[in-house]
Amino acid sequence: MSAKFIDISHADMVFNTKGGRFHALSDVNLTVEQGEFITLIGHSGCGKSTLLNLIAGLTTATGGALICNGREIAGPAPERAVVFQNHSLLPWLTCHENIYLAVERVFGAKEGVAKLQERTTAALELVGLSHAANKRPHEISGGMKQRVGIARALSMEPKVLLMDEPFGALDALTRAHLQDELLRIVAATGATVVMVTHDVDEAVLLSDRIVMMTNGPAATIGDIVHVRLPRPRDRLALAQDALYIEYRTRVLEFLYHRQGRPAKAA
Ligand SMILES: Nc1ncnc2c1ncn2[C@@H]1O[C@H](COP(=O)(O)OP(=O)(O)OP(=O)(O)O)[C@@H](O)[C@H]1O
Repeated sequence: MSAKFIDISHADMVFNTKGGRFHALSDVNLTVEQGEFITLIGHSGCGKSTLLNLIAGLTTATGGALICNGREIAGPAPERAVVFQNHSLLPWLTCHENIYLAVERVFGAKEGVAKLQERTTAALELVGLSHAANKRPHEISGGMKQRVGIARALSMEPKVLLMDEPFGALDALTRAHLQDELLRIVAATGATVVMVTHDVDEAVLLSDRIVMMTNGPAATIGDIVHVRLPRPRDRLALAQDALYIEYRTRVLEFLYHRQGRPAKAA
């Protein structure tokens, strides 16, 4: 296991806006091990998505250095696949075709159609959606769309899976189901995951470490909770687990006492 698979050092992000310069992130330092599951949590607008976008290479940091797998992050790459809150599937393509498109882009230059089809089928199977292969996005539920988005990301065999509130728009039961499914998939694939969430229980259930961000502007990492709960994790058993409750309390304490918001900004 590489101790510095992702290495973010002194990252700064300043946006130029109509109203002037906005300092979103300041001196962010974080290393992520290969196979680690990291969640980013913090109040709305603190800079979680900005940090995730820097790792994705969708935005370029205005200061500091970001390294992934020994190379500087200089733009988006299939080794860092992103899953957004709104699945972003192409509506005119079936689930199978949506995934095939990504598979073809990454592997099309060196693999034949049969192998590409095989990869696509396997990705759909991984998220339990083989039966929906020929449906279009409008014919499936929100939870299923998110699963297709995850399958599409995984089909590219990324080294890192970046997720921006992937379950944020889903009802509580679907969300719980997909969290369990994600735990299973991550255990099976050994993927390194960085995920933005607002949900404290989701963070504790899924993470090896919870990275807690201070309020912006000039947000940074305020504290990190190491979640030393054995895997596989069972949500029902954990609900009564003293350690689980302690981790949860530490995150809540950070968010509502140490980073509590003034009433007007809440
Ligand atoms: N392209 C941009 N131009 C200007 N300001 C931006 C840009 N992107 C983000 N910001 C600002 O940077 C800050 C951090 O935004 P970001 O979306 O990263 O927060 P967040 O923690 O992900 O929020 P939320 O939890 O509400 O999604 C916000 O004040 C936001 O307005």
